[in-house]
Amino acid sequence: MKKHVVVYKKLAEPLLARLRAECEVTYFEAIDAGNRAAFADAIRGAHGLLGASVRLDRALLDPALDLHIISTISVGVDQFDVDYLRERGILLANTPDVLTETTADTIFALILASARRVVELAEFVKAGRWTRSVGESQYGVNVHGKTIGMLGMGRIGRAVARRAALGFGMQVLYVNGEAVPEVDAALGARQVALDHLLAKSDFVCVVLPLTAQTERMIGRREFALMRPGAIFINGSRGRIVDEAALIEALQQGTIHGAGLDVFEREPLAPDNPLPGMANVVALPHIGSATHETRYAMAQQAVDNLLAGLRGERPRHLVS
Ligand SMILES: NC(=O)C1=CN([C@@H]2O[C@H](COP(=O)(O)OP(=O)(O)OC[C@H]3O[C@@H](n4cnc5c(N)ncnc54)[C@H](O)[C@@H]3O)[C@@H](O)[C@H]2O)C=CC1
Ligand SMILES: O=C(O)C(=O)CO
Repeated sequence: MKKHVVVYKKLAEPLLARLRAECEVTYFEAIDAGNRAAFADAIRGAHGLLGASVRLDRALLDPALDLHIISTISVGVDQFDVDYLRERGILLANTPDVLTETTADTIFALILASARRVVELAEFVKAGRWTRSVGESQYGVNVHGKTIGMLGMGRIGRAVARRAALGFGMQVLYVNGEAVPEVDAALGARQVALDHLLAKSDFVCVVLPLTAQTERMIGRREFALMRPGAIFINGSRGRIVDEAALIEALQQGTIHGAGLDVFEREPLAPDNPLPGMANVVALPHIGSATHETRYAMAQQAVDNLLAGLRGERPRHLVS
């Protein structure tokens, strides 16, 4: 008998066809208030789940007695209670590596756009306001030759650090679970204490996973330790930062600016002041969002799911 799979994200036709060849598929392109009850109902009879961005809590998963594997189309797994899945014997697979370089590109775009005011000045030109040479009030700050402090020196952290050191001649400091000697040797990077990194960096860049340890790791105290000229970049998860403290630091000039791909609440609450601030470049969580990379992630997630359902070990197993 074919295994039952629930897909809860829009999937390219060839990938859906691969799933349908081996499984009975219930397909939701996205989950919203209108289909949430049908989604919950489908999960009850599922052997496998495949999708992204939806928090799958106990209330949804408790009734899924036959569930064997969840394959998320993301590297981040903070939307899952990993201990609960482990207790239940439900496998969790993710999509590392394939999105690393694309996400590092996005983070570097935020670094350059924030420092050189690319979005603000492009809007200025589009609005037809470029009527004479720009003045000092429109100057940016250099990126090349500056110091970047990486919070997280994992896959994406290393890809950002490589761009910074080799492409832009930047000095790299980092805080990580452990020192990474090969990065130190290749890029002249140094692991330092958090407070030292905050005090010495021109760019502070977050690429940590969201965990109980990293949640709200950057708050008022940490912003106060940063340089007044510092630019804060967040490319991983909004909840690693106390967003109210970030807003305050930007409004009071404690730091110079911010480039943000992620927020405490996504999509943004309409009254969130961050996107409207002149010293903020805000993106709608597009770190990995290129055609090539999103397809590769979905393909990897399908591979993981089918391996798990066949009784094999998925290549990218979280737990
Ligand atoms: N904006 C976006 O669209 C994307 C965001 N992400 C986010 O980026 C995160 C990182 O991804 P990868 O680099 O692939 O993960 P990774 O697991 O390779 O790297 C994470 C690094 O953080 C370090 N770390 C973990 N907890 C720490 C702590 N408490 N203190 C210091 N260091 C700590 C680990 O030692 C590790 O080196 C993902 O978990 C995800 O949340 C990932 C892809 C796209
Ligand atoms: O993979 C992730 O964790 C993302 O945030 C989106 O690619």
